[in-house]
Amino acid sequence: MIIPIASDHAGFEAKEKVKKMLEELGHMPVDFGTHSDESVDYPDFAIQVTEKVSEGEHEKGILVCGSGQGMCMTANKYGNIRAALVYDEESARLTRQHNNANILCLPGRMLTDDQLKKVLSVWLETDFEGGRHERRVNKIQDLTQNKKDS
Ligand SMILES: O=C(CO)[C@H](O)[C@H](O)[C@H](O)COP(=O)(O)O
Repeated sequence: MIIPIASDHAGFEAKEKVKKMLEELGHMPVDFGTHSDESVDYPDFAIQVTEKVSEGEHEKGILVCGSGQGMCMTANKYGNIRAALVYDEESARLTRQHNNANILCLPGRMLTDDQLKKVLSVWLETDFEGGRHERRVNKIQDLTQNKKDS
C-alpha cells in the first residue's frame, strides 16, 4: 500500500524509523516532511497527508508529532477522516476494528522502536469489523455532512 506520512520536528526521528518499518512490512511510504528536527508547526504537515486521505487519493495515512495530539486534532477537522491517537497494540487494534480509523497518529517522543513496530503492524493488518460499529461511524460522517450543508 502507498502510505502518505508526515511529522513535525518532534516526530521527525520516529518518522524516519516508521518509514523503514513500513518498507519492511511491504508498504511504500510517501514522505511529506518535515525533513529535519528544526522547529516547525504540525498543522502545516498534517494537512498534506490528511488532504490525500480525505480526497480519497490514499486509503490510509500516518502522522507523527511529539505526543500525537496536535496531528490528530488537525486531521480530524477534515471530512472522511477518522484520525486516531495510538499508543499501544490494543489502541491500534480497536481504532481499526471499531472506528475504521484511516489516519494513524503516533506520539514520536513516547514510543520505543519496538512499540512503534508493534503498533504499525497491528494497525495496518487489522480490518474494520462493521456491523454496529458501521452505524456509529456513519453518525460521525453525518456530522461532517451536516456542517458542510449549514
Ligand atoms: O501537538 C503536540 C503536543 O500536543 C506535539 O507533540 C508537538 O510535537 C509539540 O507540541 C512540539 O513541541 P515543541 O516544544 O515545540 O518541540
